[in-house]
Amino acid sequence: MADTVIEARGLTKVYGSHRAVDAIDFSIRRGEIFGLLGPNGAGKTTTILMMLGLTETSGGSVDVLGFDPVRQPLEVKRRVGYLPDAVGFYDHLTARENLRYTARLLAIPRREAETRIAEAMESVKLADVLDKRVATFSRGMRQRLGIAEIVMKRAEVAILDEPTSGLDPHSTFELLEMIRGLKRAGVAVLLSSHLLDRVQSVCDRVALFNKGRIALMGTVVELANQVLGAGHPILVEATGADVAGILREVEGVQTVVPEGEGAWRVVADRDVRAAVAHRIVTAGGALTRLADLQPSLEEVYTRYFEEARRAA
Ligand SMILES: Nc1ncnc2c1ncn2[C@@H]1O[C@H](COP(=O)(O)OP(=O)(O)OP(=O)(O)O)[C@@H](O)[C@H]1O
Repeated sequence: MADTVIEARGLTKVYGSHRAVDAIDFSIRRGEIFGLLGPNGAGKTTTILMMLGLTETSGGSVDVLGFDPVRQPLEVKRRVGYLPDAVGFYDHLTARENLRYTARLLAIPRREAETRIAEAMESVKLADVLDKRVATFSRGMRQRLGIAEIVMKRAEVAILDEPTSGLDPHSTFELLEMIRGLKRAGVAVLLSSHLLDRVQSVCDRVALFNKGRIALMGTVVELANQVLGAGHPILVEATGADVAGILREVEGVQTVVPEGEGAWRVVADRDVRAAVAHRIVTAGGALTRLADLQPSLEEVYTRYFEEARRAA
């Protein structure tokens, strides 16, 4: 598919007799935010390192923007932005000098680099500290500088390892906004995280790693369906129309159960809130409440690992 930027097939990494990554398959599309989740040691970082050509594969293949990271690591590094857990900038240099250094490595012409650096620093709200030494930067500022580097590179893929760990709520919010900005610019973003609510708020799809395998993959709704078998539940409160009848007609709706006077719990195979609101209002009804009861990623994750432990 033309829109696929990363494709892994049977990707495997063996350390001695231990299969750290065990024949995983996935593909990532342009402009998609894809979350890698799972407990410590599940294989997320090893998968990232294989995509970047920083560790060899033991089997299977991974294609990144048409290149093989093992054979063509420079082609991959040129096009892929990587924000590791500990961002490696030179502390004694200023932000501008650090980005100039990266630009030189990428052979970006000097004038072009200066323009790109200014634009990138503006986009991450660091324009006023361009000439400050990175040693004076907080963790949040370093992370934003990492995003600026990705923007400056015009990377088509961004790989972010625990990007919000150690950040306060406001810095986290700002960083997530910048990650959404990358998506808007058409960049495919892969991020690993333990902070499930944050992942849920930003990711289009997630892969749940367990013992080197991808146990579950899809949207949060799809995962909830697989693990909790719940569909996507919503609560509707409305009057002035045959609300139950209308709800049953909405495409994707599976069950409609009354929840007291003028209220219904609806379960559908997708988020049907927009369609429900439209139908009720068009039929002359008054919609007084439309609540999303979708299970959180945290609930899905907890239940999955409870069941996996029980089955072991
Ligand atoms: N260089 C190495 N040599 C031997 N074993 C390794 C090496 N790197 C990773 N491993 C093992 O591979 C497995 C997967 O590790 P990996 O770092 O990919 O997990 P992770 O999901 O990223 O965990 P975390 O959330 O803690 O970062 C673990 O069992 C780990 O001990």
